[in-house]
Amino acid sequence: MLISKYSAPDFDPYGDNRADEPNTLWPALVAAGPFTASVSLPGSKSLTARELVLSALADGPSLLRAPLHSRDTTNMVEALRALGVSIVEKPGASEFGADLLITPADELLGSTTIECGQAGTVMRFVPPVAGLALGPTMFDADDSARGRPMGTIIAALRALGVDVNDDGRGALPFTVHGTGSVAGGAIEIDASSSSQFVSALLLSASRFEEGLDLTHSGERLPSLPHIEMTIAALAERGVTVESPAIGRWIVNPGSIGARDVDIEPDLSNAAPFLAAAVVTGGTVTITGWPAATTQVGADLADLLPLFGATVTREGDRLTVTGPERIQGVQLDLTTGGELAPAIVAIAALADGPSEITGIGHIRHHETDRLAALAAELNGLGGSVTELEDGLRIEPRPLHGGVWRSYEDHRMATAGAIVGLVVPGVEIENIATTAKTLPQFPQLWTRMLTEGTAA
Ligand SMILES: O=C(O)C1=C[C@@H](OP(=O)(O)O)[C@@H](O)[C@H](O)C1
Ligand SMILES: C=C(OP(=O)(O)O)C(=O)O
Repeated sequence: MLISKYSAPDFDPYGDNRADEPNTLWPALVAAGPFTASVSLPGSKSLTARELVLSALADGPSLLRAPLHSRDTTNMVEALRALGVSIVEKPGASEFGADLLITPADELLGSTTIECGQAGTVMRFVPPVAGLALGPTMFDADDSARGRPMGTIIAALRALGVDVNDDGRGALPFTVHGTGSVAGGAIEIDASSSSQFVSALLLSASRFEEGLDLTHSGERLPSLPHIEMTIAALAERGVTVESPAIGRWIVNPGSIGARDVDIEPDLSNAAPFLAAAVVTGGTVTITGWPAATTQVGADLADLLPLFGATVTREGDRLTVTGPERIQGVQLDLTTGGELAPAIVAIAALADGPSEITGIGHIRHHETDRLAALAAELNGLGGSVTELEDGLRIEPRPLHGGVWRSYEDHRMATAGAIVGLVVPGVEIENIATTAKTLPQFPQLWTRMLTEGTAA
């Protein structure tokens, strides 16, 4: 497969993507030794984003129970409200915030601006919705997110009959000129830089006049479980996605059912907490682990044993106990690129070398994560080499120092994992974890301070 398009650009890790407050340093907590802790996490970012969009396009009101409340989901809520959707907080049972009652608009209205912040889900999922709205909708994002690939969704909307104004860079900002309806039909896209392009089009597809016959023509397709999550969420609302061939999806025109949904805890955000058990030899339990799920974070139960960890399940509690010595791994993470920062942090603390491949596309996440992980680990004395589509990690004794987070929540949490066993790590801008887990510093501190010594 051709992956040369992912070859490393000249990357200045401290350049454009610098945090707003680069001098705000959070001393990473060091584990005194193995510990035992139990952690409850807020709702899934990916499930909350999909259910918000589907509820906004549905044929009646929907209630989301225990949704995620974070910067990404706030951007999504505000985006949909800007198009005329009513989203009201209702008291619920979650310790992490209110439930959300979503009532679709009689008619979606544009003539507005949508701030995507850093959220890939907002910048990719909402433009097709704006195509269904009457009036222009301008999309913009944080400076650090303005370089994320958007050309595929812009071209797709045009092919579906929607007028989009951009400056030709295939990036934000741009304006979608909605006319109140989208023709739809058969189109071809290249989703090799993000699965979110496929999910975005599928989510709105049944509301297009002719539905959608979508073919992915690129040579690779990352994060397939996220596309399967989209298809499953649609199925729960009565929308069938047929897939007559790999890389082709067909959705007939029709309505999207209203539905009350329980949002599962975010299993990708479980990664740093479970990694804490792996690197300290301790034991961490995540509560509320679903029996069946479409979240790729569930793969942690298969991935962490590769490092030598033990994983057990009792009811809805998943428990990981770290090994005495961490083994290196050879891993293709194409399907779970979102988990890479935590996996790489563990690999840097292993006894032997690791190679993690299939993740060229994570150069287009919140930052170029391959370059950023290599730069930060090497800055602490590590030996990490960038490959075209991954990283080679030769474990070395690491020392303390500043860990830059590049306004990337998962870079910040990767630094926290390393800091558990490397004294003197200081993490820049820990507040960037608010993108998907605003409670990260508190939950991390509680895990370490309330965890009983094992
Ligand atoms: O659809 C989604 O909710 C997501 C899809 C994936 O995107 P990519 O395919 O760009 O990796 C994932 O990494 C991201 O965190 C969330
Ligand atoms: C890649 C990620 O986010 P986004 O949804 O903004 O693409 C992520 O959360 O790791």
